[in-house]
Amino acid sequence: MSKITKFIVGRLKGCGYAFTGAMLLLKTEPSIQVQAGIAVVMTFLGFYFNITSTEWMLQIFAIGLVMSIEGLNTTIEAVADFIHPDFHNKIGFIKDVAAGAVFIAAVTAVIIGLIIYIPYIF
Ligand SMILES: Nc1ncnc2c1ncn2[C@@H]1O[C@H](COP(=O)(O)OP(=O)(O)OP(=O)(O)O)[C@@H](O)[C@H]1O
Repeated sequence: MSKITKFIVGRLKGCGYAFTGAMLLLKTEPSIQVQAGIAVVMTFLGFYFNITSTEWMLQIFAIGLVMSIEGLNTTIEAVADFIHPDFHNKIGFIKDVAAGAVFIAAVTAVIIGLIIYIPYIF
């Protein structure tokens, strides 16, 4: 196999593993399932109010931001539980900070949603 073919096959395999990981998240993580449900509702609202292309981009970006950071939070929790299953203040700190990152992304997404939809509703 040539170097370039090897490179392409490696990247395609990487995409496959990443897709499997995304499916695992959706199947096993309640928080991501809730966020995916909200994403579906927001998509329906986007079509209902016929939002602009820029608003679609912001909405899709906000959804992607929250869900990807939630995925990282899940990863951090799993690593923390794996390396130290027992109670430890440092593990508590690590998990709280990771959850804080999701909170910041979620607040950002809510603000973006309000800026987009308030003018359509009122
Ligand atoms: N091993 C631990 N040591 C110290 N504090 C912990 C530990 N495990 C959990 N905590 C505390 O409990 C909180 C919740 O942790 P947990 O692992 O249950 O995450 P979660 O937010 O419920 O996530 P999920 O619902 O995705 O499992 C943490 O943010 C942390 O404050």
